[in-house]
Amino acid sequence: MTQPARPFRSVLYIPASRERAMEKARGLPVDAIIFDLEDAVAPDEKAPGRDLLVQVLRTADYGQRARIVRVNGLDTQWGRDDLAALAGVPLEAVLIPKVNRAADVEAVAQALPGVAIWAMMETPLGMLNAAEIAAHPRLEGMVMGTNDLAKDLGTRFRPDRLPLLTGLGLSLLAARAHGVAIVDGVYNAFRDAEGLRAECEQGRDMGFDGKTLIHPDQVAIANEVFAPSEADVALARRQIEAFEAAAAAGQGVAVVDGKIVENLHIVTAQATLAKAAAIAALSAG
Ligand SMILES: CC(C)(COP(=O)(O)OP(=O)(O)OC[C@H]1O[C@@H](n2cnc3c(N)ncnc32)[C@H](O)[C@@H]1OP(=O)(O)O)[C@@H](O)C(=O)NCCC(=O)NCCSC(=O)C[C@H](O)C(=O)O
Ligand SMILES: [Mg+2]
Repeated sequence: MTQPARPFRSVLYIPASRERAMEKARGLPVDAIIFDLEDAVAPDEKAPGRDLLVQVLRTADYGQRARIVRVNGLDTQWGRDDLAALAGVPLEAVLIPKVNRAADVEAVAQALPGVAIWAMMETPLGMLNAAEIAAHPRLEGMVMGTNDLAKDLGTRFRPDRLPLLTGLGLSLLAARAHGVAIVDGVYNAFRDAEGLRAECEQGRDMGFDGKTLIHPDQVAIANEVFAPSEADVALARRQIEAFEAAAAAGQGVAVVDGKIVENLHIVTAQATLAKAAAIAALSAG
């Protein structure tokens, strides 16, 4: 299992047309921001929103928060202008909506050289082609678009997300197989903290790195659920200590809390400590 070096527990969408929200995000404890030029921006606001975003990215300090820009698709009237406007602008990645196949990633890679690419995973074809999308050499992250996926599949909302689990799982498998980050979809009922927490727990259990969010009130829950808990960190340390002691005694297996610990568990334990350290460094910075 390869996991990204930097945390992506909380990834907040902000419509690029909302200047106040972009300003507010500079003080929010989010790991990453998706500045949206796509679905959250009305057609009449696309061009002014793009101009505003470029100015904001050139001048505003977002600290250690990763800056990701979701552009319009190249099959729309705005996509090429979005990419042209972003050339040379400080950002960590460009996010392509509705990616169906690796060729969609390649088209953006050619239009915007030298910038990391993330893919929205939100179409049935994208689910079926998740592995080839994740394998593209410029791809560094995937974002689940569960609203679009639900629309295309004709599913009804269920708290357990049963109809979406195949797509979530396929995308997760692809991301892990190719060592790219993957972030879960949004929880639309942004005043429902209990429902958000349950969906974050489900995403964390599945293996997602974090959750995409639409409102500042959702940030604290995602940060908590997708961070290793104190108990996780303590267990990881005890596993490493026990395994090192077993190895020194010439044994390949240790026992902690009545469960075996082998070298593969040590990989997970080390990843837990590395993630906790990366989060601590982010908080300190
Ligand atoms: C959902 C909202 C429209 C609600 O906005 P609003 O009514 O202004 O909320 P509040 O009054 O509670 O706001 C309180 C303060 O928080 C700031 N704020 C609000 N939202 C954000 C945000 N996203 N980032 C930063 N700051 C935010 C307000 O400015 C207020 O600040 P202050 O003035 O200091 O009091 C709104 O939250 C919103 O627009 N959210 C983002 C929606 C969005 O981006 N949607 C697109 C992404 S989802 C998607 O497309 C998923 C995918 O593609 C799929 O298919 O699933
Ligand atoms: Mg979408």
